[in-house]
Amino acid sequence: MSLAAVSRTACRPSSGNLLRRSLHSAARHPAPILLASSHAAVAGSTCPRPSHSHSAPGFYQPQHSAQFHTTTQKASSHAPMSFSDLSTRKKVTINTLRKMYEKGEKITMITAHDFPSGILADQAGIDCILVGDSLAMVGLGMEDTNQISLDDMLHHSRAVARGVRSAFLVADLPMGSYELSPKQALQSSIALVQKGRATSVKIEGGKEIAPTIKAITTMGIPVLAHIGLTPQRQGSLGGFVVQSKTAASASKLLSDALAVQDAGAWGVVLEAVPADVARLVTEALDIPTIGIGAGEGTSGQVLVQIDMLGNFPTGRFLPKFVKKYADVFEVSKKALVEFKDEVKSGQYPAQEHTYPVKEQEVAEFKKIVEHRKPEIDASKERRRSFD
Ligand SMILES: Nc1nc(=O)c2c([nH]1)NC[C@@H]1CN(c3ccc(C(=O)N[C@@H](CCC(=O)O)C(=O)O)cc3)CN21
Ligand SMILES: CC(C)C(=O)C(=O)O
Repeated sequence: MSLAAVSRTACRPSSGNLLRRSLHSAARHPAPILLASSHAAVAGSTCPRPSHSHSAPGFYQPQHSAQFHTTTQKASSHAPMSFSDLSTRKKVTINTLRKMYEKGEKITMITAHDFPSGILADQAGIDCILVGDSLAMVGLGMEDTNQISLDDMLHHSRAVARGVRSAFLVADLPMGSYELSPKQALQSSIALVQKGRATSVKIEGGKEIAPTIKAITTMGIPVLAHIGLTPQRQGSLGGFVVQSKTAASASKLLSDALAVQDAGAWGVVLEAVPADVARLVTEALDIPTIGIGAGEGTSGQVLVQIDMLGNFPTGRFLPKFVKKYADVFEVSKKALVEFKDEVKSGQYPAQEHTYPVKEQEVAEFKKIVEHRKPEIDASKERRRSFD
């Protein structure tokens, strides 16, 4: 179906199609939004977001609109993280993603859990950045994803958002933030958009969560669904086990996919399902599937950044579907060991890492130190008397 056709369908006032407004018409004809937000981020996945006025000049700031992209930030001595970004990549919106899907262009998604990993993914040209609750395990060392709170997610999403200029930012609804009612889920989604500065939210679940997805998308917050292996429900799934290996369970997966599509999700993550099943489900849908451990027949792929960068010690379990594109942990460890050795040996810091001072000032200071010797000795004496 062409974009125009989808859009026409979405605008037709039949109840089923109304649900799909989150994908198309929501971005173009924003529904009245309940948020008293200064930035119209919910309705306006396409609207520019102003950069934070309270930020120090020269700091790296998220610039959420193409019109800002030519602005370079001036370096300042008060801005240790300052650098200019000459990137001209246009902002990825829900419409951009739809166009990619319709053209058959694969959608790329990677997780980011903090400011540097957000900048990295954005500058690499990744289409979508996910503040996933895998953060709990790979970023915070928790035992599973169920330990993380909405507040934790908000804190990290905000940090990632500060580094993201172009990519489409999705944040996870963590366990406990959406199950009680569609109202609770909507409230949490609003927080992820308003405080977490995400554009879209991801929610685990199929048919049973469809009314909740409908409640969120109807209010103009784009939802990415997540079915198959849903890590928040590992307790009832019996662990991180591959899903939909039988025709009957694959049929259940299809039902879940259709239900979240009908509820207005703009896309659906398919996790840990056989490639052949994922391909058939993808073909049955009219929204993109983002696969993780679901083969190459999906509309896009997502990986956990820390996994694919190899930023973890050897010996840690890695799911079969992860391809390690780098060995960041080893590279980083080598650098830290080198620092340690150079400090111990006096090789670091070298002349070029130090601040010069006029000889005459040093000579004068030496005299001052001499003059203040009684004060210095008294302090030394007091310190030693603590032992
Ligand atoms: N670091 C990390 N990367 C991830 O992709 C990830 C997480 N953590 N935590 C949450 C979930 C869990 N994930 C997983 C983990 C393992 C398998 C997996 O391959 N399971 C195998 C073996 C399980 C076992 O040996 O116990 C299976 O055949 O089911 C799949 C998805 C994906 N997600
Ligand atoms: C692995 C992706 C899909 C995820 O849900 C996460 O990072 O939490």
